[in-house]
Amino acid sequence: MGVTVGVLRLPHADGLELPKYETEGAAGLDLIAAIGKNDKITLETGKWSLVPTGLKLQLPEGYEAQVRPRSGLALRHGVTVLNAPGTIDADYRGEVSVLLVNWGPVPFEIVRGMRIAQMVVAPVTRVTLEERGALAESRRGAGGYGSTGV
Ligand SMILES: O=c1ccn([C@H]2C[C@H](O)[C@@H](COP(=O)(O)OP(=O)(O)OP(=O)(O)O)O2)c(=O)[nH]1
Repeated sequence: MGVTVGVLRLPHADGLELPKYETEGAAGLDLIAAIGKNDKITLETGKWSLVPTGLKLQLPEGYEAQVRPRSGLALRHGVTVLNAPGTIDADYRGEVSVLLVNWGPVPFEIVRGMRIAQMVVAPVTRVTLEERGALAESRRGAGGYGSTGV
């Protein structure tokens, strides 16, 4: 498809695969933990950690990347992305990292090369806020939080 994203590999990602779509129709590229070969991160229950990917991105203007959990990690281990979806701005030139949290009952070990999250690149709509004294009426009005029933 038509969108190209620049990627710069940092030395600690040497030898690791670049994120890729695992199937033809996948929406997200799997992000890979770029921690040291002999290192591991042990996530205790209820704790979180910023896991490096060893990659910097140059997204085209008008796009963002969302860092989302992998459902398998969430289902099997209770491990998810604390700030999901994490936002990678088009003008960010730092290393992409993943804020993983362990809500599972036992510690979870993260090792080099593990597919820890997925990244979805999406277009961004930037808006202009126009301050108004009143807004157009609507049928919903201020109803929310289950106002239509459960
Ligand atoms: O899961 C994430 C979320 C953010 N970032 C990087 C890219 C993003 O462009 C930058 C800033 O993120 P965000 O806007 O969410 O952070 P903030 O807390 O609002 O900080 P800032 O004041 O730097 O914008 O941090 C990541 O690498 N991973």
